[in-house]
Amino acid sequence: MKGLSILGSTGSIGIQTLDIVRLHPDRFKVCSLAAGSNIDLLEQQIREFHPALVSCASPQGAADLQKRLSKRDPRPTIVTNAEIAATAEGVDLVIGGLPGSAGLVPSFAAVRAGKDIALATKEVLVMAGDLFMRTAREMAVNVLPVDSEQSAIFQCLQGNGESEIRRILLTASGGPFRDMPVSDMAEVTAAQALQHPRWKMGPKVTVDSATLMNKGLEVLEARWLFDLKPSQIEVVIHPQSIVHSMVEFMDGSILAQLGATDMRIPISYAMAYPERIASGTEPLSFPNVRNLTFMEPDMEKFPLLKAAFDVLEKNDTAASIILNAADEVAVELFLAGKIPFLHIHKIVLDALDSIPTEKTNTLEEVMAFHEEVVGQVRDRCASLL
Ligand SMILES: NC(=O)C1=CN([C@@H]2O[C@H](COP(=O)(O)OP(=O)(O)OC[C@H]3O[C@@H](n4cnc5c(N)ncnc54)[C@H](OP(=O)(O)O)[C@@H]3O)[C@@H](O)[C@H]2O)C=CC1
Ligand SMILES: CC(=O)[C@@H](O)[C@H](O)COP(=O)(O)O
Ligand SMILES: [Mn+2]
Repeated sequence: MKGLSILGSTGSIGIQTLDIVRLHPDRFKVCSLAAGSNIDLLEQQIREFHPALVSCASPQGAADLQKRLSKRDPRPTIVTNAEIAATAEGVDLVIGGLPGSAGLVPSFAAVRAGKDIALATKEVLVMAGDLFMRTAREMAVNVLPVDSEQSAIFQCLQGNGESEIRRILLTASGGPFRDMPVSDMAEVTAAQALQHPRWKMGPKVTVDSATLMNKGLEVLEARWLFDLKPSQIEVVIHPQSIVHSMVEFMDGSILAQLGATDMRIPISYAMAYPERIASGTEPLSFPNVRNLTFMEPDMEKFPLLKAAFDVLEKNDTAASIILNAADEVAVELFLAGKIPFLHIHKIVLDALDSIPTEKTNTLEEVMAFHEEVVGQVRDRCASLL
């Protein structure tokens, strides 16, 4: 039995992880869950999976949950700190499904406590990839990628070393505005940006897919996960999202991982690694897929992808933190209807141009610089609103 801690259990990654647990009750035991404010769903999950410990984001949520579970025996311990969930007794594998910077400290807590981690939260590697991977190596824990592209690369690498890689090709759907003229993009609404053509995901990553920032974050994520040089990372637009990414080796062979557009495949792979288990997905019908097409990304129309490659070239952690923090603020403002879509580009590029970088050697320094950038970007945005 593998003991799981699921961080972000009420979100897209968390819900799909629990789908896999439901399929394999003999393999996985849910030890702890961490969620935000969706207390209705968290309560249902507690009643079905019986974790010994749960965390939610606020004291009010915790009090509400206490009341709802008052007649339950045994009752889970209820806390308001995802780090406690990540390090709970009996946990062998942490599923990192918190969004953005909210996932940073709990993911570090997991690896520092010697837990393997199945990591969906790409922002952890963008903000502190060097430190995170070093800590994981020191603690001898596995970092198993959940993000579909990184899982594809990880799967292609089984049996081959990172030193044999010539380059990786990260595939990108192109998002909902792939073929839209940039002049029309000025008018797009949050509802339009939230209509991803291929994947159903949480709001932040869906908007990031629409700006191609998601692929930019994945470029930086891959750099740290697989210890790559900038010249070894390429992005290719692949609208069908069937080829989840590819690795070209020294000898010119290219391996690709293909599959249905369904996150239960990479999630189940990370959960059972190095074995493969049923994920509940239907077999892929190639006659229905018909075409697999590939094209170059348009870096002028999607300048945040170009910005991420520039940050990669700089090899400066602080610049990665600025990119990520400015994007978090900009996406939040866009989703709240406070700025138009193209202002996301403007805000991130302006932050990269104008905020001075700082040394960030420790987790505390990373968090402090992130907060500093968030504050500065919010102040700058106040004059835009
Ligand atoms: N969804 C996907 O298919 C993919 C996601 N990823 C990555 O995985 C991560 C999660 O994405 P996704 O599942 O889509 O996100 P969702 O928005 O769907 O879910 C987020 C989860 O985190 C919880 N949460 C949010 N903020 C906090 C907080 N401050 N404290 C505690 N809990 C919090 C939410 O709780 P509640 O709802 O209860 O408030 C929810 O359970 C992101 O980094 C994303 O980039 C990567 C590849 C694919
Ligand atoms: C499912 C997943 O891994 C997402 O990160 C996905 O890649 C988003 O699609 P885009 O290719 O449009 O960014
Ligand atoms: Mn992805």
